Amino acid sequence: MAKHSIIVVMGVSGSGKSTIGAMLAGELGWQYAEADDFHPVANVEKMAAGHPLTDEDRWPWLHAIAGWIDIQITAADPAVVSCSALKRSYRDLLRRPQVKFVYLQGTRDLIKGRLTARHGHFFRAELLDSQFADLEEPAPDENVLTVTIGGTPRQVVDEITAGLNDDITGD
Ligand SMILES: Nc1ncnc2c1ncn2[C@@H]1O[C@H](COP(=O)(O)OP(=O)(O)OP(=O)(O)O)[C@@H](O)[C@H]1O
Ligand SMILES: O=C(O)[C@H](O)[C@@H](O)[C@H](O)[C@H](O)CO
Repeated sequence: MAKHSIIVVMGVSGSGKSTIGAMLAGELGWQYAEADDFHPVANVEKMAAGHPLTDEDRWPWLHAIAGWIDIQITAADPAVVSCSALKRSYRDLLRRPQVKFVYLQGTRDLIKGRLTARHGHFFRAELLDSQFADLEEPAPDENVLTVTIGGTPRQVVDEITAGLNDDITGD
């Protein structure tokens, strides 16, 4: 069993969590889960209406993701899950010895451009500033792998697998 069996790909909306997370999971041959699928309908409707989520909106969602992570760990079924995990307290709720966070770091301008070009998604580009306002970048003691997202998805995934190598193949 790998040292870390759960990878949480985190970052603001539009940072590439779904794109990168799914590609990474496919290449590792691990399960993949999309945190957006754990939102109560009310949360999705709120974001689609242009309102950012509050902590109160996010706690039940984060608990649901934590529950899924625990199921995967118990089943020894390694997985990648994309989850914004913007605040340290959110990450603390998801943190386990088996969990490795990967932070997709990018500038507001780059991400705004990608969100504006993305179609068919409930999340509005106008909400990006609220995501950056809530974002608490991982502190050094969190031992998070940070990768910049300026390159192609291929380059970003390669940087992650290179950076994760010791974490996912060690004892
Ligand atoms: N490295 C990249 N280079 C160019 N485009 C990218 C890259 N990564 C993601 N994209 C594009 O940027 C947009 C946002 O990516 P994606 O939907 O994966 O982000 P996300 O973090 O999952 O967003 P959300 O949290 O809102 O679901 C998509 O249209 C995607 O195709
Ligand atoms: O924490 C949050 O504010 C939400 O989870 C958002 O990040 C959205 O779920 C997602 O980014 C849009 O797809």
